[in-house]
Amino acid sequence: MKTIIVGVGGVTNGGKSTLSQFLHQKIHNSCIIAQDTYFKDDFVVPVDSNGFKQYDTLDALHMEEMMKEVCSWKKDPHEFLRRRGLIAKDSSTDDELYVLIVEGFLIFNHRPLNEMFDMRYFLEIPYDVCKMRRSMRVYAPPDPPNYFDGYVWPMYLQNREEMERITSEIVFLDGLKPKDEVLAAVYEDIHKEIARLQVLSFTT
Ligand SMILES: Nc1ncnc2c1ncn2[C@@H]1O[C@H](COP(=O)(O)OP(=O)(O)O)[C@@H](O)[C@H]1O
Ligand SMILES: NC(=O)c1ccc[n+]([C@@H]2O[C@H](COP(=O)(O)O)[C@@H](O)[C@H]2O)c1
Repeated sequence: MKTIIVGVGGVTNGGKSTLSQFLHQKIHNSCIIAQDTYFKDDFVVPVDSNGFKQYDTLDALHMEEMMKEVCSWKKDPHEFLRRRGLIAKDSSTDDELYVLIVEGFLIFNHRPLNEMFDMRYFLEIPYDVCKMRRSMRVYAPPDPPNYFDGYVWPMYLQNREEMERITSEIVFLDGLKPKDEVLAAVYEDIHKEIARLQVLSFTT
């Protein structure tokens, strides 16, 4: 059995979910673990000195639970897919290849998770486009006035600096390019890696 863990990180509204869903649809035996399903309850997330809820830090996320989920996939990907209803067959063959897509805005800032990735992508968009896309999205709870300028963007810059100190093996993607172009380029890259591993498993 072969496995590939792909990390899809990037700025808020950079296009992570769009890319991850596309990859999942195209890649056989794949599934997604999304970081934004691990946010802690609002009442336990503290506020900073400006009164902004500190959602854009690893402390706002149940990272141990997320790690458990990733490790559970790694241990038995076939069973993981079966439990999620993503696979019908009861048994798997030894030459099967499984792909896990882990997506989220702080996936490369968490060292233990970062170490598990075989491939890393990071979607970037400039400040003005990010602000505009974010203003169209409604989170739970919704962004309060000035949240983007007063908290989200400064935290992005800080988190990104920390990420670049932790890891250098990241492919940066221009999230301003047309969706089709971004999606096709990443799919092609992963497809090459899948083909490489499949050739390896025939020759070893
Ligand atoms: N390459 C792109 N060009 C233009 N809009 C995009 C692109 N990728 C994503 N979007 C749009 O940006 C918004 C945020 O995308 P999403 O994938 O939810 O971002 P994220 O998961 O990074 O927060 C959505 O409305 C989506 O349709
Ligand atoms: N429970 C939630 O999903 C929730 C609540 C508040 C803020 N957020 C925002 O989600 C963002 C990260 O997710 P995206 O990368 O999908 O935008 C962070 O910038 C954070 O401020 C999410």
